[in-house]
Amino acid sequence: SGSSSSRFFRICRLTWVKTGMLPSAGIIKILCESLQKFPVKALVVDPVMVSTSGDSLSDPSTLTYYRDELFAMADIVTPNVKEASKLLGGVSLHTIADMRDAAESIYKFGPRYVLVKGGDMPDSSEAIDVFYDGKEFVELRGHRIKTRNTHGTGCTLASSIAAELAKGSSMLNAVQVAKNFVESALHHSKDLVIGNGPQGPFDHLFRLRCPPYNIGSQQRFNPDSLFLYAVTDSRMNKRWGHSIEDAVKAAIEGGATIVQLREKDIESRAFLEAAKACMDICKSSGVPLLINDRVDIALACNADGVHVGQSDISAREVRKLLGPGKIIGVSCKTPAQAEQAWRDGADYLGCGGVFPTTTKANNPTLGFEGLKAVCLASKLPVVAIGGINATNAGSVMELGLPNLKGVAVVSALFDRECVSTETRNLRSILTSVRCLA
Ligand SMILES: Cc1ncc(COP(=O)(O)OP(=O)(O)O)c(N)n1
Ligand SMILES: Cc1ncsc1CCOP(=O)(O)O
Ligand SMILES: [Mg+2]
Repeated sequence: SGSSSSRFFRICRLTWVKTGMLPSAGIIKILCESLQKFPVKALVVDPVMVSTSGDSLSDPSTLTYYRDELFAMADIVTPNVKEASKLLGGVSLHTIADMRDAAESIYKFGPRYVLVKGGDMPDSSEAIDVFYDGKEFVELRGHRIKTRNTHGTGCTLASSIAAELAKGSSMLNAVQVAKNFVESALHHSKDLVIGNGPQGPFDHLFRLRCPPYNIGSQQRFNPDSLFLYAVTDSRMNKRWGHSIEDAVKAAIEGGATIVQLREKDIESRAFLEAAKACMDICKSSGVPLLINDRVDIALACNADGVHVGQSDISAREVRKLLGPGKIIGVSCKTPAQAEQAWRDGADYLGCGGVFPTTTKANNPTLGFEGLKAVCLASKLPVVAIGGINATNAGSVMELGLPNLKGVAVVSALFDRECVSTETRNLRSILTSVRCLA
């Protein structure tokens, strides 16, 4: 009826969809028609055509519909090597180079991303998948878990990708988290004995019965934590006789929701010592701690993430070093930089200087217009930075820009005698703007 289809439409606009086995051309055709009528947020297509055990799961006429209709609507397509081969007319895929070629060819059918899964490639101690975004390839390496309990791994991976996208992850991040999840689930299910078939099922709810398994961090990035972002500066701390640890403690006491150590004038050894102490402080308050620029320090103190700018190591490289579970922020001044940061697997953008600042030398001022352009173009949450203080923070948040989650502040918090009072004051200003919104 009219009312149920409009209800479906409302639901679909907020829906992330993953397709599973589509056994006939007719079913794919109906699905494509429905997706055109009811657009969804993201479509993950798992082209289930060949099971891990080698059985054919769809009739040959589905091939054309997959390639010519459904793939063009997909955000990501996730074939295993056997399916990739079938989609490409039976080419043989034996090496990573073959998988890259296949990803490139499948990309031409129209999806925004392709993931060719190498779990079925024989004779390797690793399970290597090839991710392709139309420009660059990323090889995602995982451990191959020796077990017969692999029934439904592809289906679980695709579902997990859709779930991560729904939580706000970038595509590469979603794929990495999903791969991690499948690997962890296989590890925890490898010795289960259920049924007599060649493959057994694996346990998706393993986390309920096991202590945290340390493949990747379990901590998720919550964009709301960008609300009041305190960024330290050791020169300012020195001026007021504050240690980094005391300054961080005071900022958290005043209500900072995330902290970044931006220490430009400190020796590495002292930086790491301070970072470890700050990690303890932040952990016990549940406030994420990021390190500015220094991936080495972040790794050594197991920080929650890293913030990088346009002249630092790229977010894509940082992601490779930190893994999927950590938070990565990127400074962006233009929509093109915002797009690139998203493609590189960043979690949030820092956009500024919104106002003139003396804290960062030679930093052009973007004003509200520059901030607006980045926020409108961004697919990631944004935090505004640069010259923000108790007098103007309200006006930034009152802009009500899409994706703008908060303000990042250095001098107005740390170039002051009482860091906790300044932070508390700023927090209450931000909270009153949020209450009025
Ligand atoms: C939240 C946030 N946004 C932007 C920056 C600036 O980073 P970058 O451009 O790399 O400059 P430096 O801070 O390294 O001088 C930031 N640190 N934090
Ligand atoms: C690090 C940085 N990136 C853009 S502006 C800026 C400095 C922000 O410092 P302040 O809050 O003191 O203006
Ligand atoms: Mg930097």
